[in-house]
Amino acid sequence: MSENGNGLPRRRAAISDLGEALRLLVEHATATEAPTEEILRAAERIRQAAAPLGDRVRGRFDTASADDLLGGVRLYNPVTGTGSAFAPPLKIHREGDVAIGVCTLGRAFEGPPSFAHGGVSAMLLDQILGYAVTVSGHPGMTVQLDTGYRAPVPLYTPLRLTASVTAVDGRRITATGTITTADEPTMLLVEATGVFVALRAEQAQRLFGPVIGRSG
Ligand SMILES: CCCCCCCCCCCCCC(=O)SCCNC(=O)CCNC(=O)[C@H](O)C(C)(C)COP(=O)(O)OP(=O)(O)OC[C@H]1O[C@@H](n2cnc3c(N)ncnc32)[C@H](O)[C@@H]1OP(=O)(O)O
Repeated sequence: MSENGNGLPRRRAAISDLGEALRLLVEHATATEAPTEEILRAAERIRQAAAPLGDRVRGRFDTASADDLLGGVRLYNPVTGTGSAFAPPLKIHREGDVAIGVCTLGRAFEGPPSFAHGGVSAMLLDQILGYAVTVSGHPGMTVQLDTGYRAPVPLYTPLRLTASVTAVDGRRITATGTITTADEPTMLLVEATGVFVALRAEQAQRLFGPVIGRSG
């Protein structure tokens, strides 16, 4: 399915609207203490609502019609995608050479009680480090991600992430990043160093050939 002209902005807005509804559902479903009967009724209604969406789906190697891979539009990215049920979503922008990210994590991201799961922090950092290396002009895939957890990351608290490239060594790009709360940007909660590797043409073709061949 492809849409252009006025159809594409409308479709993207609709996907983001559905994503927002799904995130509300995930938050409520994770936090709920509703009666058991209400939970059973909700499960049935949700299955009914989901069914028509499954009538036409894309295959593994098909890009979403609303996405623009080369333009960086990925509505279902699990970290930044506004159409994703799982994404916080993290919003990233640039301030000079530094990537800045903001998000707030709800119950679904809980690890230790009332704090974020450590893997979620690593996921957020991988994404923003990847963004920093991409916009620096040296896109690559993560080959190593080292995370240091200095203090627990609180749920329901606006967070601030940073990332910047620190070294480019041939095909290897190193970037570092941090997570703090928005209110206390000097109090480090998590830090990470990521190593990214620019793909050789043969590697890009082997890994992404089926996707590139079908998109656009
Ligand atoms: C406006 C637009 C915005 C867009 C935003 C987009 C944001 C996107 C954000 C996305 C964010 C999410 C991102 C994700 O989630 S990416 C998903 C997670 N990552 C992966 O799945 C990658 C899996 N790895 C591989 O497939 C291979 O390792 C690849 C193909 C990458 C390299 O193949 P290979 O392994 O055969 O290597 P090579 O022979 O080519 O050599 C490569 C060079 O690298 C060195 N090396 C290798 N491993 C390591 C290591 N661990 N530490 C240090 N160095 C390492 C190696 O020694 C060599 O160096 P040198 O000997 O040449 O000096």
